[in-house]
Amino acid sequence: MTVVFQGSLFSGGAGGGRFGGLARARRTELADGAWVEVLRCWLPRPDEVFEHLAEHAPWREERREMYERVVGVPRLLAHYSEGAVLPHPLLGRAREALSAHYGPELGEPFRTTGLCYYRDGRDSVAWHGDRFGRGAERDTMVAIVSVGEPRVLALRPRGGGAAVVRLALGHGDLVVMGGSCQRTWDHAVPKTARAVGPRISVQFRPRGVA
Ligand SMILES: O=C(O)CCC(=O)C(=O)O
Ligand SMILES: [Fe+2]
Repeated sequence: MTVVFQGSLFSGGAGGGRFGGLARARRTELADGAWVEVLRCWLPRPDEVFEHLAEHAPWREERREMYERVVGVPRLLAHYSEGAVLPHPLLGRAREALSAHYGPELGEPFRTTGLCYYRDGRDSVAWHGDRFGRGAERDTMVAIVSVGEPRVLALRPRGGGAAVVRLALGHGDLVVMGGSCQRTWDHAVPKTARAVGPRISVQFRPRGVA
């Protein structure tokens, strides 16, 4: 796929090759035992990661049946199962660092990696929780690293209503959704009419969570 990308479009992101300490992530408690933690500019060399993923990840367009119609999913997807080699070494290191820090509380490491490519403001993900696997019954965590154009990750209690939390996730930022967040809250990346460039989100999840 051909990508028009200028690193200088984006600002922020840690330089060098080192990850900052995850202990600096700030936890915000939401209702019903859900929480989110955000750590800005956590991923080193986000320009390089964005360009590499845009060019080399095995992007696919998905189509899903909805209300008896087949519709295109408004974003590109790639998935790495447990044990698969990730497309950039910094992603492997990110996952290790996340497992080392959150593993004791999570009770297991992050094992799978999903990628979403939001080509522009028309791409989005609708309200949902990652409720396959342990997220349906028990507390879990989903860690997301964002590269590219900032987009909003919106959260609201499960069951509807307006967004309660709107996190603008920028280039190199980390967000971790934890506690009961996947079963008691929903999250979404809303469409935007603003002229926004591309964003790639990298989601790390424990085994079976989707
Ligand atoms: O793009 C994001 O940050 C969220 C993606 C997401 O919620 C998902 O793939 O389940
Ligand atoms: Fe999700």
